[in-house]
Amino acid sequence: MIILVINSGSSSLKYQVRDTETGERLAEGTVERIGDSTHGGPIDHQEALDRVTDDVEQALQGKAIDAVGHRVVHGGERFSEPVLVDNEITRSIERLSPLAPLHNPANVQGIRAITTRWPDMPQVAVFDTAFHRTLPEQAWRYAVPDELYTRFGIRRYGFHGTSIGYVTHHAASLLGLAPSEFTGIIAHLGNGASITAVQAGASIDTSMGFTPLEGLVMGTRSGDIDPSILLFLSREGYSAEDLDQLLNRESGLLGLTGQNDMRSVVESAAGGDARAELALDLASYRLAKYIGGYHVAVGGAQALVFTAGIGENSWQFRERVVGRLGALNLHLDDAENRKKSSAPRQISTEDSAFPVLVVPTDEEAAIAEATAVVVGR
Ligand SMILES: Nc1ncnc2c1ncn2[C@@H]1O[C@H](COP(=O)(O)OP(=O)(O)O)[C@@H](O)[C@H]1O
Ligand SMILES: CC(=O)OP(=O)(O)O
Ligand SMILES: [Mg+2]
Repeated sequence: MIILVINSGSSSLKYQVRDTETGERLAEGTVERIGDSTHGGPIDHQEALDRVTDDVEQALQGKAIDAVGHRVVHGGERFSEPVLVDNEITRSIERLSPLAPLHNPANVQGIRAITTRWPDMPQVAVFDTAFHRTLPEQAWRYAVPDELYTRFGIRRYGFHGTSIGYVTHHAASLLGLAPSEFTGIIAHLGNGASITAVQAGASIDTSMGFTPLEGLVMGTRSGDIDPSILLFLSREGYSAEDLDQLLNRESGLLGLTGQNDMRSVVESAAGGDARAELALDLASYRLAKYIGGYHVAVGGAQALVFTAGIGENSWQFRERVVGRLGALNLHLDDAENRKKSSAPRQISTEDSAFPVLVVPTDEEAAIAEATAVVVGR
């Protein structure tokens, strides 16, 4: 089947056209700087989608697309697997927007833009939250009155699940295991970053929570903070919108250094910038503590896996993280860690307590596969 995959982010839109029978990529691209028309970016996701559909029609030269698969970040409690989209489902995804303010509104715009352009096109939503539906209650509950859950659905959902599912599969196969035999820790480190404890192939804990804000230090998001900080700031006159802006868009690496891109932060640190150095220390320290915690959660990991933009590419950041894991007896092979490669690989020494792996993620491939399965039913 020929599937167009759309991965709408807050400021970018990635797309691919894939043939799921051959695995071939027929077209791909990224539209960046959405909402930043002074730099030539489109005004909104609708305009970005118009550019994409134009490009796709040109690239395919009359070949037809069978279906469109969308990455949808928040599926709430309702969606535990990919679904065929209709108006009611689109509205349900839209209602979850406050729970993923950087992502769900863009996902809905993506779905509507395709409906406008190709009204009869089958569309499938593939949810980041679905892989985490196996979390046990001890991991998904917050220690607050039950009413917050029953009235508002306040619980841990977890995100990046499509990526984690894909990486679980490929990490297992690198170790010669079936996915259901894989027990380990997967760190998805991109602009958004989260870590997941996988036991016997299933997610049993993950660092993102009710929204993709909890957990690790990210490009522009704070990750874990004392919730009283919000109460304090709200009494100081900060509105809900101010706090959203502050913690989702102005914190993390950006808040600490003025730059949200890991490449720039690593460069600045190498050039002696003390703030960049501190940000890398802080981010790697926090991640290392989660790795220790999740090693306990899974009852002893068989592997630690790095993936996504930073996890796959930043040997410097991996070195800082694993350098803090001496207590787990993990050690990097320097040459392997620094090697540039897009293949799944081991980067730890043989005397490491368990292997440290780099396994490139491919959310688009996973979404294309899932879309073909749903449409084929
Ligand atoms: N070669 C590289 N070295 C270091 N960091 C990199 C490299 N390539 C990408 N990154 C980092 O990866 C992050 C983006 O990751 P990505 O998974 O594409 O994020 P998202 O999908 O959330 O937009 C950025 O912080 C970027 O600096
Ligand atoms: C859920 C999430 O944070 O996604 P991304 O890393 O693409 O921003
Ligand atoms: Mg991503």
